[in-house]
Amino acid sequence: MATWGYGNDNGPATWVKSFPVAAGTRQSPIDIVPTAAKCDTKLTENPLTVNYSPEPAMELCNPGLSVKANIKSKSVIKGGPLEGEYKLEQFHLHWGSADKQGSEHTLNGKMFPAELHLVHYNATKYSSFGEAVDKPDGLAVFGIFLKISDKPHQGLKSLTDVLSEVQYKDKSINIKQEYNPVCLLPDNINKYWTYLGSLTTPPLCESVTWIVFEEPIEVSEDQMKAFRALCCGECGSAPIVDNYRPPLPLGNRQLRASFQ
Ligand SMILES: Cc1ccc(O)c(S)c1
Ligand SMILES: [Zn+2]
Repeated sequence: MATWGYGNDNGPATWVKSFPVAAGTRQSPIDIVPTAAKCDTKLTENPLTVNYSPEPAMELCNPGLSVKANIKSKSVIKGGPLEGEYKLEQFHLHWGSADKQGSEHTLNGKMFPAELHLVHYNATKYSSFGEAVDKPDGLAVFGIFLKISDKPHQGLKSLTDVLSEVQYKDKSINIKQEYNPVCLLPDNINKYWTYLGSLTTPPLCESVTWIVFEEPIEVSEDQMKAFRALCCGECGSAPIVDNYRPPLPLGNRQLRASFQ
């Protein structure tokens, strides 16, 4: 079976052939239209709570179509739209070949240069990510927009400074001691949109409660160049760029906002 990707003959428009759920009714990403969101006070009555811990030795790897950090420590979230406690499993990013594109969710049709995904699974109901990944209440993913500024993002710098060591597919390294993923979150995590969706890559399971923060994090152009220097395969292979799925229809879903 041809492997899925983001090229002309294996990109998002072709995924439905091997993954029919791509044509489902709770697919991600979506275009976020703030005026169409319903402010839901239930989201603030039980505020979203993040309890992340430092990673003694965080593994950073290049699986070929993104860059991913695997989490071992107990980092959990609860509250907001979530019932139960969700445990951080991994985080990764999607980015463009240029600053005008790269994010998966869009805001009033606008793309950001990149989007960071922190993937959590429902540890109250399921014993592993693998068990939770295809359940309707299995996953919760933080979507964080990246925007360009003249200063590098200090939290991401620990990663972007060593991306050259995972330039090629299947390379992995351990990041400095005690990396706490909380450094990746925007200052204000009380303003977000939430809706029921899916993974944005195959198998596209409709198992994700999305939490997309209104406040972007700021990264430098050099940090974006470091992501764009990652390769899909071995030395000489194409760069990993434009690894984003375009938005899908919201359909009958309700987009809720935690703020006015
Ligand atoms: C579990 C998972 C893997 C890859 C992804 O892009 C997302 S969004 C989620
Ligand atoms: Zn993702």
